[in-house]
Amino acid sequence: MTKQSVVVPETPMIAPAAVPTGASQLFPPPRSGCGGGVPNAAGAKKKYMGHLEVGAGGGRINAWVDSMRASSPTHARAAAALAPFPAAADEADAWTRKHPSALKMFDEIVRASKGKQIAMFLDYDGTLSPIVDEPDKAYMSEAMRAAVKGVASYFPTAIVSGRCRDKVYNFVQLAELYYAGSHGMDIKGPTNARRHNRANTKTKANAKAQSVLFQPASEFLPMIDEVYKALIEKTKAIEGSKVENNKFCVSVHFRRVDEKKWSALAEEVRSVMKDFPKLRLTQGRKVLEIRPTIKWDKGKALEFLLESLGFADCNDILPVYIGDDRTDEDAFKVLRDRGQGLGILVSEYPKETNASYSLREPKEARTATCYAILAAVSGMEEQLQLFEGACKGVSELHRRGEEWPLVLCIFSVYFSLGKTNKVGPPHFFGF
Ligand SMILES: O=P(O)(O)OC[C@H]1O[C@H](O[C@H]2O[C@H](CO)[C@@H](O)[C@H](O)[C@H]2O)[C@H](O)[C@@H](O)[C@@H]1O
Repeated sequence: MTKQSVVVPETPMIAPAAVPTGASQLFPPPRSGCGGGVPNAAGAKKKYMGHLEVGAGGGRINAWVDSMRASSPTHARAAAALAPFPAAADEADAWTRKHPSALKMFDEIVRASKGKQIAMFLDYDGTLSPIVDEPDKAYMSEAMRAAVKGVASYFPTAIVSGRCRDKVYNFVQLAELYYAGSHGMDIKGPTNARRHNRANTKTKANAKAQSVLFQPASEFLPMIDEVYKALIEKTKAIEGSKVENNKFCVSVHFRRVDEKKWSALAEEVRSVMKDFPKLRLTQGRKVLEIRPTIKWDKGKALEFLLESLGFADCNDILPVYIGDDRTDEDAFKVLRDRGQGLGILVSEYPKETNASYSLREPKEARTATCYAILAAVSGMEEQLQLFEGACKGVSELHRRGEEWPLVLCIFSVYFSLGKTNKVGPPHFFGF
């Protein structure tokens, strides 16, 4: 693929210490490993493995448990880890400079997107919906749904989730989106496609989008069923554990398991996995994920979707991927390696990441920034009055702490202004 659409130039990044707060960090250079700058002073560094080994031996189980502990530190734990170490706090600041807030840098993002077709890729849990104890109750808000709908009316939009496709569809309920469930192993085009791809007519676009169906791990279905049953059986005595069948992969949740029982749970999972050498174990936020050993992940799914949309070798495409979890790193890495698009990590605290930008959990006190962003987005003073209503909507989202719908709304506003000199209808804003 040609690399003219490079959004991540090869220029070396200025050392964090030399970068004043708020300075441009739009195009950090590609890195070989996950982003540095994660707090590491005095043992505060929280690292966990993307891929856990399934061998025998207590040593490995301890490594699993360490990894489980680090996989989703609570805010309190992350803060406590940093608090006693001023150096670590400095490193946290350096991290923020390396991965600045997508909201604060929105004008730069907008400039980078000029003349490019944006394609949106959204993770579900922890990105569109808040993390909750009960996986079946991870609903997204109506405001978020309206925002995703708004953004999808302008940009091709896909949900990329570890959940099985049907389940994530039931949460999102928007027929016009692409869905990649089971960590990208179950991809389906929209049933109600808009004309976003490179086909000439809406009919052609619809037919093409609707024909997208890709399941690279279908031969593993019987094995996944088998491992699911075995895991239910083996973990049933561990209070709070939950095994979730995600069709081409299985999740073993430990969010509600007493930490003292984590090693017992890990041991049970390991004992099951021993009999399934064609399956591997990865992990997400307080969840162990069992999946086929095939080389397929959210990053591959992102590439597949870009190709399906007709953007495989395009320089004028700007893929934007927003996610919060370890498995989203595969997609961030693809964007970084392609030198195209932008990855945005949703996280309250510094984490190793290949994403360029970050967003924290919703915060109320950002309304002022938000107005500034909108002004920057418009670049046209006289337009400000026109989108006063939009500003009110965005401001209300801020007040309610709905950071995500806000970002999506801003994309919509930008696009509306850029293309039609008008602000999109108020329903974009969920009111
Ligand atoms: O790729 P994602 O859409 O982020 O899916 C990853 C996993 O998300 C879900 O688990 C996570 O969210 C739950 C609800 O908030 C939470 O209880 C759990 O601790 C998190 O790990 C989902 O249930 C898993 O199957 C997905 O693999």
